[in-house]
Amino acid sequence: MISEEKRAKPLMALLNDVPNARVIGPSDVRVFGLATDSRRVRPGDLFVALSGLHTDGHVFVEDAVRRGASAVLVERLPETALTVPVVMVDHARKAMAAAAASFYDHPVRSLSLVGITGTNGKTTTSLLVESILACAGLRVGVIGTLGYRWGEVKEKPDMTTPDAADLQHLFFRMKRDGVSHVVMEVSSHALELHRVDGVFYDVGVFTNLSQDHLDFHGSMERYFNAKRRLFAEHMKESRHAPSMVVNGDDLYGQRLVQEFAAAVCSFGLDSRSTIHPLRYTLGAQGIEASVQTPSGAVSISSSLMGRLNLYNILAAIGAVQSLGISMSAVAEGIAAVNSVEGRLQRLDNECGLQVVVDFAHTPDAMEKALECLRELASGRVWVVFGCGGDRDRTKRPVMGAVAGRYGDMVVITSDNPRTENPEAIVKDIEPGVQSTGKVRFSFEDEVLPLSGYTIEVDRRRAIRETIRRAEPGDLVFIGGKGHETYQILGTQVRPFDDRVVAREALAQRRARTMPTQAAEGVW
Ligand SMILES: CC(=O)N[C@H]1[C@@H](OP(=O)(O)OP(=O)(O)OC[C@H]2O[C@@H](n3ccc(=O)[nH]c3=O)[C@H](O)[C@@H]2O)O[C@H](CO)[C@@H](O)[C@@H]1O[C@H](C)C(=O)N[C@@H](C)C(=O)N[C@H](CCC(=O)O)C(=O)O
Ligand SMILES: Nc1ncnc2c1ncn2[C@@H]1O[C@H](COP(=O)(O)OP(=O)(O)OP(=O)(O)O)[C@@H](O)[C@H]1O
Ligand SMILES: N[C@H](CCC[C@H](N)C(=O)O)C(=O)O
Repeated sequence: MISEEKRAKPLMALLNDVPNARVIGPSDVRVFGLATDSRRVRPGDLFVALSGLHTDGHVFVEDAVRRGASAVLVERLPETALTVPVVMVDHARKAMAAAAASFYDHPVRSLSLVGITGTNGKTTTSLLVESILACAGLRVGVIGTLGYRWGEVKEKPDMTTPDAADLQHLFFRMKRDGVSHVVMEVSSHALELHRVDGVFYDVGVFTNLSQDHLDFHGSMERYFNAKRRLFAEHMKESRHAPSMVVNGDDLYGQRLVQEFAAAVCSFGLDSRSTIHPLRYTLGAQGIEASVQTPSGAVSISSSLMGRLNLYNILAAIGAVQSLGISMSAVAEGIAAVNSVEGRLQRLDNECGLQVVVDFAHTPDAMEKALECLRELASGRVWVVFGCGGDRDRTKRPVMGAVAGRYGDMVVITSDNPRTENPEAIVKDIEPGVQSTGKVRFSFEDEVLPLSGYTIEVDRRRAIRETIRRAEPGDLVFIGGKGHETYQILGTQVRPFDDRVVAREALAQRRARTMPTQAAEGVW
């Protein structure tokens, strides 16, 4: 984990806001950083023992001390005596959030924060908000799935929303480098696991809620309650415009609209929403719309595609309402986002195919993405996708059914199987596809049907074969991994990028067809 060069604080100074902290042993040590993984402890760090889903950080306190931890923070006393102070607390995650905020001198107090939560659309909305704020001349930092960025800094994320120690460190560095506004995705895991404790937002955005992460949350109600915490527990007092920006067309959003009515600015296609389109067109070139806002109507033009992105645009417009941003910056900022990496990303080619790579990994995202693409396809729609291992199993057949409904040709393959058996994951998906009446075909069949499904567990082969067998005019949708540049098989992380694999397959197809076309006088 991150230690700040030359930064040191007395241990006791970190514990000021930690309720019921008891120090066993000498308390006059200095702390140089915070670490939650013993393997990443640097000399002088305070090691925080967290009990996780797979193991328990308490098992590693001795390892942490061996690596130079200056103190350890625990919920239970270690069995053996340690040579460093032991801080006993009731709740290590909450304590870590408070200690990290103190260690970094509460950077959030001087930052304006926009927090975006919801199942889908957080990344896209955050990039739209970033672009609008940048067009308004503000210095913006971004924290989310595509990375942590500000100024010239760009870091790859471990998680969409980092743990409290990393998060406070990011805020600290952003503030130090002159950032005034931070736009961040706030995942339900982060809200549940106290990663954002002590963080208060000027603006909170709720994009939507649909099935995902039931492995972690257990039920949709608990998943909703985790997201709800952003609004119930993490909002700054706002004396200005309503600062909770909520999708009024979403059933869970409507519950937030009711509960927090006075603070809510709703958005949606329904004209009862505060922010709604007066008219709009969705086409292959993108979105044109005139949008009603509390400050008047604004005309927007975006090269992002589909109704799902119209929602993201409305959410972004809502997000900047209470920040006093001009309408010209809104229009300019939206127009400046040409594409979002791995989200409905089109791969240009000379094979006559439309090939789209997209991060949809939930039933709703897949439905919304395919709904938009179906309208653009002149031939068949191929859907190549799988589901992540060690994640919500119940979404697998549901995604299968969506693929079967919206796709003509469905290719079930692997996503990131992680520690699950890839064959077992595709077997979970298959009944969903079958429920839509699709019959199985093989890539080896001489003549392929107009509609059907096949299984190819090897994702590389699935993409290659699809691109080999698709016909000019067909649209190939490769879903689930979007911007990811790896595939997790077991515990191994191997390089893999849908876009690279698809481009290779397109090049192979082109090389194969070129002599034929030349012979036919095409060239
Ligand atoms: C569900 C979840 O949040 N898992 C996170 C959690 O893992 P875990 O509970 O399995 O941890 P564990 O392996 O049991 O270890 C417990 C503790 O022992 C420590 N340890 C472990 C081994 C050792 O040798 N020494 C040591 O100190 C670990 O660092 C940890 O603090 O703690 C780990 C260490 O911080 C995280 O890497 C891991 O996130 C993994 C990478 C992950 O994929 N999380 C996803 C589900 C996630 O959080 N996603 C959301 C976005 C979701 C979305 O919007 O779609 C996100 O915000 O990123
Ligand atoms: N507003 C939306 N409603 C439904 N689906 C959407 C919406 N916006 C994007 N999507 C779909 O969800 C996928 C993920 O989009 P995006 O990365 O913006 O969401 P996210 O909430 O950040 O997801 P994650 O937290 O998993 O990274 C997209 O590839 C697209 O298929
Ligand atoms: N933030 C999500 C991303 C899922 C991406 C998908 N490719 C998968 O591996 O399931 C998660 O960690 O559940």
